[in-house]
Amino acid sequence: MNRTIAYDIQEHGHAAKDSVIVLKNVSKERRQHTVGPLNWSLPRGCITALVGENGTGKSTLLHMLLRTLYPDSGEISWFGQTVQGEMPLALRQQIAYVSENPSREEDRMTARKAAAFRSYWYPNWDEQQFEQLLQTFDVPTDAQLSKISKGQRQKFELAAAIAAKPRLLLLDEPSSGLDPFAWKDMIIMLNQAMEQEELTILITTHRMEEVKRLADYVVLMHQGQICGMQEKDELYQQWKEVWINPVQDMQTLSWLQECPGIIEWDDKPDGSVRILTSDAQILQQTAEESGIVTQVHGLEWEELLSCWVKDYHLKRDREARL
Ligand SMILES: Nc1ncnc2c1ncn2[C@@H]1O[C@H](COP(=O)(O)OP(=O)(O)OP(=O)(O)O)[C@@H](O)[C@H]1O
Repeated sequence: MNRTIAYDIQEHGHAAKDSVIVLKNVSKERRQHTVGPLNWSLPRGCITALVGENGTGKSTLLHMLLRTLYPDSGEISWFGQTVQGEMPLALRQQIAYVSENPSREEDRMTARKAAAFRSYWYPNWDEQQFEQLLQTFDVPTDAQLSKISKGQRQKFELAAAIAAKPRLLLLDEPSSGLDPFAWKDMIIMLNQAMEQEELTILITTHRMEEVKRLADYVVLMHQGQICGMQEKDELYQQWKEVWINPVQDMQTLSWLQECPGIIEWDDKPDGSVRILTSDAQILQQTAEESGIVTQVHGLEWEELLSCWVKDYHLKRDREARL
């Protein structure tokens, strides 16, 4: 299944067509640092994974999108509509949210009672789908929500969010603490939801497997900034590790060092070099033209993210020098 739609990220990564949400220079002062300025657009009809280290501002961003937190400056638009003050009900009804820790307000309700309560808020509530999801994913319907397991509770939260028929579903680390079976159910539930209707999902996660199984796009946040957005499959090909055998000739060495795309150059004691680059092909070609043996490897998820951060900083430094 390929949900990826044509998505036009403009020069500054915002104001793209087919966007559900557009952020322009959005900033929020937090305890330790500022989140933003953020310029970014969320593609419609896809699952986008928002990743990044702890405390970088992912939840802050989600809360600004829910309007439970107001930015200090900048502008956010939802489905082409900007909002002053509180979010209008008609707009809020198009957005559903599931967090890592469910709200305690519904603890004493059963799944059915809580669903009845939510259906008042969401005019397109689909009772049949809700019941079906509870049944398929084995969620007890008549026990108090505080008395079902964490996995069952999270599946209830997801089922209720999907049955609300939102256009935008915001998920803040929904799989945190789930066992592998509940996690797999979550993945199936979300992929099924994407098949049925036009839905856009933004999910924050620290789990690589989740990104792999769900995401069409990946957005990386680092120290309160958005480093960029990449199509997931392209991300896996974006940076490579290239090993080259010892180079004796200084001219060849300088040609290699000047190859575009290099973000890390690490000389090893035996004379070989480990290079991280976004253009392995040109490096390999340059080396092999001089008779130097190379080896190219793909990178693990964590390494890819750290290359992304490095690349982002290098680009920013270059821009600052211009
Ligand atoms: N209620 C709050 N009031 C003030 N600052 C906060 C509040 N909650 C979080 N922060 C700060 O805002 C910054 C971003 O936090 P946020 O929770 O958005 O990060 P995150 O990327 O979601 O982290 P994690 O991956 O750990 O969930 C951090 O410096 C954090 O200390």
